[in-house]
Amino acid sequence: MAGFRDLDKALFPIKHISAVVKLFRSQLEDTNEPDLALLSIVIGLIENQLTSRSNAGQLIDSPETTVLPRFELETVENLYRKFKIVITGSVEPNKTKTYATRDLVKRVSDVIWNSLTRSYYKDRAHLQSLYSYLTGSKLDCFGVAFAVVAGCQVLGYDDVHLALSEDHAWVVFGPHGSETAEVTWHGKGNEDKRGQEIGKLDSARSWLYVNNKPVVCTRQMEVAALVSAINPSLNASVDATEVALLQQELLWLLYDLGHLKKYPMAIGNLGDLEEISPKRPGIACSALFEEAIDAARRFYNNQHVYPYTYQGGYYFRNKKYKEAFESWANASDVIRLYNYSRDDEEIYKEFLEIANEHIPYIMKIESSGFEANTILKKSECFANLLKFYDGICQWEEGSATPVLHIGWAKPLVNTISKFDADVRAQVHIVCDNMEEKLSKKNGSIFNNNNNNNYEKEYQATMSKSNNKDQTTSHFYPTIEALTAACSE
Ligand SMILES: CC1(C)CN=C(N2CCN(c3ncnc4sc(C(F)(F)C(F)(F)F)cc34)CC2)S1
Repeated sequence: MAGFRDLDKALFPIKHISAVVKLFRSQLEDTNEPDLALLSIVIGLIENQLTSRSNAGQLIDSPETTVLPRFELETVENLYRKFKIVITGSVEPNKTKTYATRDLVKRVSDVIWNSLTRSYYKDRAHLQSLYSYLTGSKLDCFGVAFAVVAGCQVLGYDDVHLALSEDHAWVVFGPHGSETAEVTWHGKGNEDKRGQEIGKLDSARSWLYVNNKPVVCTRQMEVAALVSAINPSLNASVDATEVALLQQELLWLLYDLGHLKKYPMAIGNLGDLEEISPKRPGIACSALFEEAIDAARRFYNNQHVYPYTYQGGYYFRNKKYKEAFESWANASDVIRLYNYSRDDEEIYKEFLEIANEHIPYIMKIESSGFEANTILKKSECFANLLKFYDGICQWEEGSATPVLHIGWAKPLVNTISKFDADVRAQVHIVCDNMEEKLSKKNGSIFNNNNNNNYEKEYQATMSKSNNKDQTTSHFYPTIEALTAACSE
């Protein structure tokens, strides 16, 4: 581990954002073991100081001139030393340079787990860093997983790494990261499964474990995860702008060093920050959302939903409704191969908001009669809408837990009825994924393209449906399911 070196200490007392960027740059460039505990304590200290007192409204113009409260070396050193003592006081360091064992990982998880405050509001902001752990004995579920990896780094286990789905975190360890272990809890009221292997049960088919295509982090990607977890919010409606600027500068540093290449959500986070306040003239935020989608397709066999909802949200905010429908149809094309389980509330809420808030809002605007170029005349918009709804229907099929209810059907019928018959007639439905559907029904490996040939298949589909004269939507004959849902 790089450790807290003299050249890092020389940057203290930290008074500017640019000094924090220098600390991260030296940790990321000078060693292949950036010190997770040090960086998490520094970031947590800055975030907590700048979001705890009413700091809103400070004029922020650049990383060099934005004044931060002084962050003293001694404060950081004391917390860093405390973390080392907590960990090495309970678990013996790895003197023989062996791989970690399940027992070791569980013991580090127990040290963190048993030292947390008995009961506190787990979803509160600013509970993700080691600063929160060491000064308040509170961590959120991501923070526990991160602390376990940082603890294993302190003990000298460089094989223990953070694994991230879109709503859960765990660790991999052993030769080639071949072993997995739960180290934190997920959701509310669920018994934690700490120490157990990942996704061996029916949860293997739930979105929560992304069909075993998680982001498996390097040390540098673990730094990207702690930077992504920075939460600039002062309260529900105001952000501390210097914290948001710091997060954006650090994400660009990680991007330029190539550490976001396989991390779609971090690229999406950078895209959201760039939409608000562009810092890089050459790279539009829309290009970042496309990059996140490409990464998910290339490295995770297109099993992730969020890259498409980052992009769909951007298009929606910028009134590009035809493009938003396409992004949301692509998101639905991912979820349809999963089975909905009780652990998937977060993505359920995401699709619910799109189907029952965003799409109805768009239909209201577009049918106000003043839109000359209305999407209501565009067959590809109707096709993408059907694809969006059909993916949700397929998501429900074969799942133990139902997805759709009358609350979905009303906005759905209302939306479809806004398109004229002649527009609807132009949509030709091709049923070309019967084998996928049957394999999901029969419970076999639910996407036979597990060996990552999404890219080839994607290119083939795109070349097939390039004919412009008609809109061919490749999806399932579940219009019956759709109308059945509507009549319920
Ligand atoms: C399109 C969206 C609704 C906008 N923000 C989204 N985020 C914000 C950032 N975010 C993330 N951004 C970077 N890395 C991670 S790792 C992670 C997690 F696996 F759930 C964990 F670790 F359990 F918290 C979440 C997450 C979660 C998804 S999705």
